[in-house]
Amino acid sequence: MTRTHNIDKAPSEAPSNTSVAASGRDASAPDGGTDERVAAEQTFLDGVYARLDRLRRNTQRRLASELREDGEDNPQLLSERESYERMYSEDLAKFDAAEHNLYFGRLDMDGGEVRRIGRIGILDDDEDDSTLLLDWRAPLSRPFYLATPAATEDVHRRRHVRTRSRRVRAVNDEMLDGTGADPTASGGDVVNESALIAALDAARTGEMTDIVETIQREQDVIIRSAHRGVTVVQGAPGTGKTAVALHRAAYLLYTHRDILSRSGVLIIGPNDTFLRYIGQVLPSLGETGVLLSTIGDLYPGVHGNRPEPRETAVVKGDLRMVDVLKRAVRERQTLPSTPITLTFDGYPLEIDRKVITHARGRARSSRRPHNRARPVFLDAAFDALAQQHAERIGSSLLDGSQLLSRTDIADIRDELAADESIRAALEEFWPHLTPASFLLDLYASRDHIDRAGGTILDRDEKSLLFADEFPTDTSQFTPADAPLLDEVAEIIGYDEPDESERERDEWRQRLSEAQDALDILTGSAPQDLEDELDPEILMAYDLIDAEQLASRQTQRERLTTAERAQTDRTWTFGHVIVDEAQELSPMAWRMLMRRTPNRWMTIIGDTAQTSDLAGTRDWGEVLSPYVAQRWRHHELTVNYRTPREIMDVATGVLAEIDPDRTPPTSLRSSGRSPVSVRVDADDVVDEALRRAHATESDGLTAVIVPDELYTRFAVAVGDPDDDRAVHLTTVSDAKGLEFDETVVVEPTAIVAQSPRGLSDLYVALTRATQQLSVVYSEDLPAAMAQHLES
Ligand SMILES: Nc1ncnc2c1ncn2[C@@H]1O[C@H](COP(=O)(O)OP(=O)(O)OP(=O)(O)O)[C@@H](O)[C@H]1O
Repeated sequence: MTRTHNIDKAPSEAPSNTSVAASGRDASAPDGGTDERVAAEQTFLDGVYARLDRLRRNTQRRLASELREDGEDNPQLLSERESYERMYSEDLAKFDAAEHNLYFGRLDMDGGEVRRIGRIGILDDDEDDSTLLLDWRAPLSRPFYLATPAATEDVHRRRHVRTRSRRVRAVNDEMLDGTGADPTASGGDVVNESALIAALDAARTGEMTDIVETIQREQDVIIRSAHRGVTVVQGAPGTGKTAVALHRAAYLLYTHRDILSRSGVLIIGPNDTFLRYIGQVLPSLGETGVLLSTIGDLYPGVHGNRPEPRETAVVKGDLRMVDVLKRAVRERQTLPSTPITLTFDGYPLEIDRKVITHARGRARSSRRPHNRARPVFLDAAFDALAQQHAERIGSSLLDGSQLLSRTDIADIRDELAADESIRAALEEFWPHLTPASFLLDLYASRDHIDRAGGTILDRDEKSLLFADEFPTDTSQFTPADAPLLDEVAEIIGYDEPDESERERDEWRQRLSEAQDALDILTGSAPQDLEDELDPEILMAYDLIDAEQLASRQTQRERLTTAERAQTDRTWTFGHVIVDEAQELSPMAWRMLMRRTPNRWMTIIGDTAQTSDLAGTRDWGEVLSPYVAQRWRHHELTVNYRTPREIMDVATGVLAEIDPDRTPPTSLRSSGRSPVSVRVDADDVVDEALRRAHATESDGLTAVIVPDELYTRFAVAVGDPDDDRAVHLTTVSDAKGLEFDETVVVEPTAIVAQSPRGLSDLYVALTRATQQLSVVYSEDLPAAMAQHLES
């Protein structure tokens, strides 16, 4: 029985192309004066919040009635009930997320149409279901982000409405039709930039905020890009790459909800601190179904976050590890050094090299992954042992001919197979493997590493793998171990049930054919951003459409898509976004590409900031094995974070990293020149902390230190909870983060800590939104010295 539900028009149902309700000019006409416009917007705001409250109440009522329903013994009703419960809960989460700054923008179009733009779309409950609020992601909202006086997109006036706690605080108008700015604008701002500058000047809270009210044109192009392949977004620090990544996720979920809500969106970030920093942005946009993960956490059940020497991570991240691991697995398929003699049916039975070599050959030639080839190995071994036993008991004394029939021998084989001790003895030579214990065993044995490494790794590389501090249990894995675990799982066929394997192989085959077709169609030239998509290319993309991927995912249990994806190593995502992607090793890319067979990805990073020695300086190099030249490149050029004064210092370092790179244009100036203080080495800690405490801003101050000084500083800072104002961090943990003020300590030591130390310094110098101080005892790197005042 199917129940019918009278559902209010929930936000997700708001049609994106419905013309708006307001007719002609509204009460807040430009000549109406400040108060009138604020009052008119307040009236609208009251109406839209009242509607939101009604939606919320109705949804709460329906959810409560679902929860009261009885239907546990009817599976169909139960499953229907679960999906309604989930839908209502998600809608409620969306309403709550939209509460803050629900309405923020208005477009007055040339023809008199008025469009109001907010965090979610809301339909009125009048007879026409007219649109009260357009979702910021709807196509009709787009001119809000794109229109300029030079290209008005039929917008005559753009209005920014600033609200707090359901009250209109200010109304700022931009006239795009050449009539000039409205002199009576509330709040005194007359250009779009004012809202942006206000956002950028706001004190940092330690959590990233969304930018729906001020998305800029070059960012909007990426957020709404219709490209169904790999999009690379390269940009200097502070150009909004992370912001763009998160808003793209929200946009894609809105636009392709039916596909992506089933297959899921994965966002990869560099570390836990970063994921915490960005964690609230998508929920604030009403999107909760996205899986945020580091590479180290992507292998289910493992939290790979233990630090390890950079050089070790380089070896583990190298693609040669694929062959090393394959060899290591083969090393576990052993031969008996001396025959093992067991008793079967009163006779001796010998498990010798001949039997195992035969069985091993059969298993290997099946070309199945190790664990899945195990039945082949055992079958062949039991056959050989049955033959051996038959020869012993059934050979004619006269001429040696076999007296037992084939059925007799088959019976013997079955009895052998049922004998636990014989089975156990055979399994020793082809053991069942699990990725985690396999890798732990490998790291624990110099001998294993030597044999698996063969001539693939040199002596030093093998020594790095067999380090004193190799992991001894699964809690000690490092970020670089996760891709290796994933690789081992592939090699041994772990957690891939037999019955799905054929289907999976066929699927992979189709994907690879589709990708080959794309290679041929697109040739080797990178596609230009503005290229129209060739219909043939679109056809080929259809072959690997995310919808097909989504249809493969089984809907099971009550878990959300993100939760299911997190626990399933073989989950393939509809879209994958990688932030700070320059840091990924080749092995990490390999793991990620397995999760993204449709290759619909947004890759965000800055190759001038690469500090991981296994990371990349060249997008083409990492992507070509997977998509050839078939990826699009966008460049973000405006720095929204770092004021000009600080960027001048960082630009000197950038020139040293790569003289051909154009530095970003800082949007603002803080009016505060960076300062530097030279002290004795013994006084560096005190001076840096003194400066950090003496900062002018109310927001966050970070002290960024070289790795070698971290412990000394940590002791001096004490319990971070006692001193929330100062955030102590190494450069790698500060990646992607920002603070109002930063104190960068011993730049020369930061440069010296790694062959990519200049990039580390570049990252450290570009974290502040207001003020940079440098505290040092060693001579400063020349690249920055000239731009610093003492
Ligand atoms: N259009 C915008 N409106 C308001 N704020 C913005 C906008 N674009 C970026 N920002 C802000 O600028 C700051 C830097 O953005 P973000 O962290 O995304 O830069 P990034 O390019 O990822 O930097 P990094 O390379 O250092 O990680 C953030 O505070 C972000 O919210």
